[in-house]
Parts: sequence; C-alpha cells; structure tokens
Amino acid sequence: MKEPLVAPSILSTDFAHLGSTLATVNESKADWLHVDVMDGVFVPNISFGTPILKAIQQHSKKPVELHLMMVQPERYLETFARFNIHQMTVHAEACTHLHSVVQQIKRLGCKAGVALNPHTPLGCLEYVIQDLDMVCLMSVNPGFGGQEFIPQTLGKISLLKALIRRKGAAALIEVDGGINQANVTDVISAGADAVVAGSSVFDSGDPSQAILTLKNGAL
Ligand SMILES: O=C(CO)[C@H](O)[C@H](O)COP(=O)(O)O
Repeated sequence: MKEPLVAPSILSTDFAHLGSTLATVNESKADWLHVDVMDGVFVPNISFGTPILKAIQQHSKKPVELHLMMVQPERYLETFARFNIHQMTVHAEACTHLHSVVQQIKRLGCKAGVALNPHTPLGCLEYVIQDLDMVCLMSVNPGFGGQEFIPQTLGKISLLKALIRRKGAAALIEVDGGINQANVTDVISAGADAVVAGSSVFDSGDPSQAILTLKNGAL
C-alpha cells in the first residue's frame, strides 16, 4: 500500500499557541496544512478570518490548503489568495455555479479542490472532476473536530476512485474527519490518497509522532 499524504487540521488547537503549533507542523512529516474556514452559516461553527490566515502565512512553511466551509465562497477567493494559499477547497453544496468557482480558483493561481458532505452523492462531480486537483470527502458532518468517522465513507471512496479512473481525471482523494490510527489503513485501502487529521494528531501529546504513525499505519 502507498504511504498516505497527511494534512493536519489545526481547527481544534489552541490559537493562543498558533506559532508553536505551526512550528511543530513545520518540523513534522506533514505534507500540507489543512485550514478550516467556517462561516457559521454553511456549518454551525465560526472558525476564523483573515487575521489568522495572515498569521498562518507568516508561520507555516508547509503548503496551505484552505477548506472553505462557507456559503458563496466566490466572494472571498481573491482576498484569501493573497495569503500564499496553495489550494482552495470549496463545498459543492455551497456553490450554485461550481464549475465557474473552480475556474476562478485556478485563475488565482491556486489548486482547486471540491469537498462533499457525507450525504452528498458523487454524481455532482461527473462534469467537473477533470478540472479538479482534489476531492475532499467529508467523513463527518463538517463543523467540528473530534467527531467519529462515518463508516459509509469507505464505499464512497471506492466509488470516487472508479469515477476518477473512468473519466481519466487526476484528482487526488482526501478524506476529512475522524481519521485515526485505527481507521487510516481502511481509508487508504479503499483508495484515498490523503487524510486530514485534527484530534488524533493534536490530542496525542506528540503531533510529529502521530503524523508518522498515520503514515506508517497505512503501509
Ligand atoms: O473539517 C473538519 C471539521 O469539519 C476538520 O478538518 C476535521 O474534523 C478534522 O478534525 P478531526 O480529525 O478531529 O475529526
């Protein structure tokens, strides 16, 4: 089995210590940083806005993926792109004109990802998958860290892999929510390329080791 890409999510960490959290991630084997922007409308939680993104830009040496859990993300893409963002991931459920939003992200020089909530069928990707760098399958209902992995995600990963192959697309599959040492092997075996992990990394006491454990645990 291939080594998974691992992207720590800082959502549940203490932002009073953002600098040292990011220093730890910088020194770890994390492949990128997964940053959750929540608007309190699309999801029942508000995370942060541009001042924190500016601090992340200053302190992170890892590429940054912005996961935009917000309605009408197109209103903010240009502003967010100023913070040296590697990839922007929008929710299909939040974009009336998803194809157009994806093109907008690419014009801003960022990689484009689309996230799907656990209940959202894969069919909405049929005519946009070839334009995507990544699909993020939510394995919890988005909004909060520390939730339990929804097992139906495993079948969805396999179906997405088949869709990507059928379309000759190159999108990576990222899985986000409730990822830990106990389920990472199943997630990667089902066809995922990357996992997002918050609690299992930052509640572990040794985030660098927890990231390594996720990588090795799936081998
Ligand atoms: O998108 C998210 C929540 O909506 C988080 O990225 C995700 O939940 C990671 O946290 P945990 O590993 O604790 O589930």
